[in-house]
Parts: sequence; C-alpha cells; structure tokens
Amino acid sequence: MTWKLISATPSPYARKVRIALQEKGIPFELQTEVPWDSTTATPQYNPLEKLPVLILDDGTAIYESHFILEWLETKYPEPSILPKDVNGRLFAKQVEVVCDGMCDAMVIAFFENMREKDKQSEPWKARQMRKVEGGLRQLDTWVKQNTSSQFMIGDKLTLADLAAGSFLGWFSLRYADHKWPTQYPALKKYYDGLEELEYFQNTRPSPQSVTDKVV
Ligand SMILES: N[C@@H](CCC(=O)N[C@@H](CS(=O)(=O)O)C(=O)NCC(=O)O)C(=O)O
Repeated sequence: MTWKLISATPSPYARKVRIALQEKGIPFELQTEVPWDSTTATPQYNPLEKLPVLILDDGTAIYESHFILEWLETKYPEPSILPKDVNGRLFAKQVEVVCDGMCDAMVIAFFENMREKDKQSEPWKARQMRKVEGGLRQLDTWVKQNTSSQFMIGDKLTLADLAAGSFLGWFSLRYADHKWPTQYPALKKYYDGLEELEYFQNTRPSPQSVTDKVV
C-alpha cells in the first residue's frame, strides 16, 4: 500500500508537502478533496478538520503541514529540505511561519468576503491584508539578502522556498490583480525561478468550487 495525502487543488499548505514528498522520493497517492464540503474525509483523520493529512500504510494520520514536514524530515532526513547549519534551519522555519501566517490571514479574509455584505467587517479584512503586505515586504527583504543562488537560503532548495513559493503561487491565483510582482521585482524573479522547477510545475494550484455554505 502507498501513503495517501489528502489535499485540495488550491492548497498552499498541501503544496509544501507534495513538493517535499517528491524531493524525498517518497511515493504517495493524492486524495483531492474540498475540505469545506460535508463530503470530505478530512475530519475522519484530523480533529481540526483541516487538510493536508498524510495517511500512512497502517492508517496513522499526520496533520498540520509544518508538522508533516517536521515528521518527514525526522523520519526521512535525506535528502534534507533544511539547511545543514542550525541558524539556517531556524531561519527556514521562520520563513515558513511568515508564509503560513500570510496564508492563514488570506483564508480568514476570503471567508469574511463570503458573508453578506452588511455582515462583513472592513477593519477585520484590512487587518488580514496588512499581515500579507508586511509578509510580502519581509519576503522581498530576505530574497535580496541571498545573492548566492536562486533560492532563499544558500544554494539549494529548502523549506523556505517550499513555503514562499506555495504562498506566492496561491496568492497569485486568489488575488491575481495584486501589485506585488511590480512592487517587489526581486521577489517576482525569485518566484518565477521556483515555478520553473519540476515539483513546482507539477503541483501548480488551481481553483476549487465549494458547494456547502461555510460561513
Ligand atoms: N495550519 C494548517 C492550515 C491548513 C488549512 O487551513 N487547510 C484548509 C484548506 S486550504 O486552505 O489549504 O485549501 C482547510 O482544510 N480548511 C478547513 C477548515 O479550516 O475547517 C496547515 O498548515 O496544515
């Protein structure tokens, strides 16, 4: 039996795991779902009802993308998706914190926009957008600090690139008219470089249609 990964077509969190599994040469079957619909199997495996969920041969479920990646790195350390040095490893995890935090803010804003207009909180949406603007500025700063390669840290693909590339890919899909590509040309060049890589090409996000009422 092969491992299964419960995923969703737009999911930036799941994309990190899909790329890491391929980088590590671990075969898996993609189980694409809409976690917002009552038909999803996600709650059977994750009490938090969120995907991605990695399901092992014996039915064990590993969930929360950052934990799935930590689990993979611990159990299958080579090839590693983390820098060798301690500070580089911690920095890669900090980049993931910022990118996952921007994804979280965008998910909150996305569903706030699904409420009836008079029930939407503009200050709450503005607060979420501020987090993304701050995160984009930070990513651009970090990208410009590394002149040794196309990657965020050192000269090889790491967790930082999985997190940043997955966020930027999803953000470009959901907020196509945002000006970040012209506002941050170095970040755009970095992103375009990641999108050329095989495992980014075969995990490109696409929209999903949610049938159930969520909010
Ligand atoms: N912190 C979680 C967030 C995962 C998450 O929010 N997943 C969404 C789907 S997607 O946004 O990734 O497409 C979900 O399952 N949401 C269902 C829910 O929140 O009940 C992780 O990193 O795995």
